[in-house]
Amino acid sequence: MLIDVDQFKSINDKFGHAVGDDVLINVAQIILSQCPDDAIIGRLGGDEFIVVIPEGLQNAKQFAQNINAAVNNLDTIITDLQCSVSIGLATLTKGEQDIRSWFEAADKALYKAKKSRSQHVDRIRKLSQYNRIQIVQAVVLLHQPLSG
Ligand SMILES: Nc1nc2c(ncn2[C@@H]2O[C@H](COP(=O)(O)OP(=O)(O)OP(=O)(O)O)[C@@H](O)[C@H]2O)c(=O)[nH]1
Repeated sequence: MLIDVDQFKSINDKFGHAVGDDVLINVAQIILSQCPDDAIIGRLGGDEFIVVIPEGLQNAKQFAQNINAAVNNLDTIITDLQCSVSIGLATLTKGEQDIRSWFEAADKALYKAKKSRSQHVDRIRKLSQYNRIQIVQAVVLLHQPLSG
């Protein structure tokens, strides 16, 4: 799954960069606490996180719902700060699908989730799609056991 904090730029603009950092740390801690120990978790950059769960779509949906609920109830140092995340889910079947198509599917699902939350149609990415796929590959590779 790909997880992206909603309207994160406005959080920075309205409450300051330090509060933005605090939100990112809290969201990262929620992701870590809600996902199973064997999940691969990484930060793609900015306000976007990647989670690969080896346990199937149904479980992933449940984890996504739990993350959503925990972020919605997040207590930050600013009382009127309401946080939410958008989550894109896609399955990765060993041997049948490459990481690139998985990432593109998850990214599409994230885009859909974002669109249903707001009227943002254009998403400007800081990284090109190519770089993002390389980062995902690096995150996943880092967690693979060394062979030999
Ligand atoms: N506080 C803080 N801000 C960061 C960090 N890394 C990136 N950012 C900021 O995160 C913001 C991300 O903004 P966008 O990519 O426009 O995303 P968004 O405002 O969440 O918009 P949507 O994803 O469409 O909801 C940018 O303003 C970056 O400067 C960081 O480590 N800490």
